[in-house]
Amino acid sequence: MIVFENVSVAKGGRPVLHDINLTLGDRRIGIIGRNGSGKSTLARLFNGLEKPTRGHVRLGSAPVAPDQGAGPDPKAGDSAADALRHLRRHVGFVFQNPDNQIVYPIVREDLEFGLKNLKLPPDERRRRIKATMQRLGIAELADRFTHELSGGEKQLVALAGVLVMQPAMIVLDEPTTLLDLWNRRRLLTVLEALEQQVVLVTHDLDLLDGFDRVLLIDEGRVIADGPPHEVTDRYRSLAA
Ligand SMILES: Nc1ncnc2c1ncn2[C@@H]1O[C@H](COP(=O)(O)OP(=O)(O)OP(=O)(O)O)[C@@H](O)[C@H]1O
Repeated sequence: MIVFENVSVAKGGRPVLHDINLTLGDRRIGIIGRNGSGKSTLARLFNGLEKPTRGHVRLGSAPVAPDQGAGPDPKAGDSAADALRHLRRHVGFVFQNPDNQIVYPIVREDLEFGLKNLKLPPDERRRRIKATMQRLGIAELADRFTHELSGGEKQLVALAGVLVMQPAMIVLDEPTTLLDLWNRRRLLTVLEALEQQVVLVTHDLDLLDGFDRVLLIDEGRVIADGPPHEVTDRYRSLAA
C-alpha cells in the first residue's frame, strides 16, 4: 500500500504534478497519459527517485519525504532518510531505458550486485539469478557482455535485476518499448504471475486488460481513476 498526500512536483520552476492524493493498495495498477503529462515523474515518486516539492509519499506508515516547508530539523531529516532507504529497498523500479539501470559488464555480475548488497550467501544469489533468468527466458544471456546485448535483451536483463531483489512493489516505466511480440507476451505472463504489487506506466493500452485500476494523468493531474476499460476509453476520447 502506498499513499500520496497532497503531492506536488515542480521542475525547472515549472509545476509538473499538482496536488496528487491517492491511496494505492490494488495489485495491478496502470498509469497512462499523453507525452509529457507527468507519468514518469509520478512513477519515480514511488521509490524516491523523485521527491515531492510539496506533500508526502508513504509506503505503509513510513513518510518517504518531508514536506519541504517542514524546515531543517535534523531529527526529521534522519527519519526522512530512513524512510527513503525503506522505500528504495521495498520498491523496485524498472527504467524506460535499460542503459540507466545496467551497470556491470557481464550480465550475471549485474544481477548479483544488489544481492551482494543484501549480503545474501553465494548459493542463494546463484539460485535467485538462475530462477529469474529462466522465468524471463534469458538464461543463455548469463555470461554475455551487457554492452553487446540488443535493446530488448537489455530491457529483460534490467527487469531481471529488479526481480532478483524480490521487492514488495515493482514499478515499470514503459518496459515493452524495445520488446518484440514474443518477449512482450512473456513479460505480460511474468507480470501476471508476480505476487507483488505492480505499477505499470505504458502507452500500450492492451497490456492493461485485467488490471485492477488505471490512472489517467493529464497536465500533471489525475483526471480519471478506475477500471481499465473505463479509463482507457476516456483517454481515447481525449485523442479523438
Ligand atoms: N528536469 C526537468 N526540468 C524541467 N522540466 C522537466 C524536467 N524533467 C521533466 N520535465 C517536464 O515535466 C513534464 C512531465 O515529464 P514526464 O517525464 O513525467 O512525462 P511523461 O508523461 O512520462 O512523458 P512521456 O510519455 O513522453 O514519457 C514534461 O513536460 C517534461 O518536459
